[in-house]
Amino acid sequence: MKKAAILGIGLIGGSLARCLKERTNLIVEGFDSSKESLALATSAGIIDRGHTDLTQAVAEADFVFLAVPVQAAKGLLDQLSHIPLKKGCILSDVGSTKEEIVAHANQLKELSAIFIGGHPMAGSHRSGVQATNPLLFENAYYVLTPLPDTPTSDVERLSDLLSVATRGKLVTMAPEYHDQVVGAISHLPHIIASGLVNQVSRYNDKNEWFHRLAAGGFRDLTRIAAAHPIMWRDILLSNRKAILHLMDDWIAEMEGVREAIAEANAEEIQSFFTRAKISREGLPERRFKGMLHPLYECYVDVPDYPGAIAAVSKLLADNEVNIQNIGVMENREDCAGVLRLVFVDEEKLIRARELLRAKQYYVFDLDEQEEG
Ligand SMILES: NC(=O)C1=CN([C@@H]2O[C@H](COP(=O)(O)OP(=O)(O)OC[C@H]3O[C@@H](n4cnc5c(N)ncnc54)[C@H](O)[C@@H]3O)[C@@H](O)[C@H]2O)C=CC1
Ligand SMILES: O=C(O)C(=O)Cc1ccc(O)cc1
Repeated sequence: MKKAAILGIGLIGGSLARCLKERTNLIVEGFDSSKESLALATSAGIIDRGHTDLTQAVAEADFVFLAVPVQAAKGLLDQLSHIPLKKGCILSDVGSTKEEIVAHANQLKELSAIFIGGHPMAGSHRSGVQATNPLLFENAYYVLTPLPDTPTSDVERLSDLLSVATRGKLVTMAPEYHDQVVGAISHLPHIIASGLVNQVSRYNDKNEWFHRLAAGGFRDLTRIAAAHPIMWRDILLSNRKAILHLMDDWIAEMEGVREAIAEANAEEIQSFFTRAKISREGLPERRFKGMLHPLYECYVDVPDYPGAIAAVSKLLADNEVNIQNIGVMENREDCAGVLRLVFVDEEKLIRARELLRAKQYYVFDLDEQEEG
């Protein structure tokens, strides 16, 4: 029986474990510093066995995946370089940055397995084993960053396994290229979202209306600021070169729009928004979590008064739009709650959106924002 060892059974490691258990015949064993996470993962059937001893976890493994924050992954690689791994074992990771970890693995001459960097381009602001989902990576890009001298047969073996297990779209690219692109579309947005939340939070300390009035746009734009601080600390430290360059460009972009506002340059301000609108609308569609399990769902802001949820369901029922599933996502103090509505097919979803919007409900998709 072949075996995969996953080091770090959190959101990504646990989701990958579930993918491997559901769709391959590999034995899946986990390693984590948290006994609690291991116990939870074992009892939920996410892994076959949990270890707090690294040597035991990787013993006889055909594949080893590092799924801990980036700096911790470097430490685990150091330890693995002193542990004999099974002949032919492929070592990979899921970290959000690639140049540093690939270089680190490459200079560990005693490492007895081939290392191929990996990064599934899907995730969430949530973390931990409780947030795992075997559909998380479905249809999302999964980047591998082999070096020019990495044997093609090993890249194919890993790519084939991950393709079957995650149902993601496997692509390869150079580590430094990955870091520049992902820096722009993931790391920089996280800095901007967190900076914006911190700025508004300072204002809110003096006047709590700032948070109370924070509506859809602010919440949508800043959802990712709720992500794990240690993970993001490590990502920024690991991708400093690319991020500093991107931040310089961002500051220049902001200075440009600031100047246009200062000069009351209507044409320039309009052009700023027009360019963004056209570009945003041209982004590839990502409506469904996966082709095999399409999610016909939408989210609706509902006012916080008795009967508000009933009003939504009545509106849909009166128009013969059946709701397959309904849930309250969160409750904002004296403001609104968010309803999650799931429908059986796309037609019902589109009709529900039309009906709700016609009654001035704020309807939005979370799916597109959930994936990175
Ligand atoms: N969260 C996301 O959306 C995405 C994260 N990633 C990458 O995946 C990796 C893991 O992130 P998440 O799963 O979100 O984090 P997580 O916090 O959900 O899970 C990390 C797990 O690693 C364990 N851990 C941490 N340090 C350890 C160590 N030194 N030894 C043993 N176990 C240790 C923790 O106990 C935890 O169970 C990170 O490198 C991150 O950059 C990649 C794609 C998406
Ligand atoms: O929650 C989101 O939208 C994300 O941005 C998820 C994410 C986080 C880190 C990654 O390296 C990839 C994806």
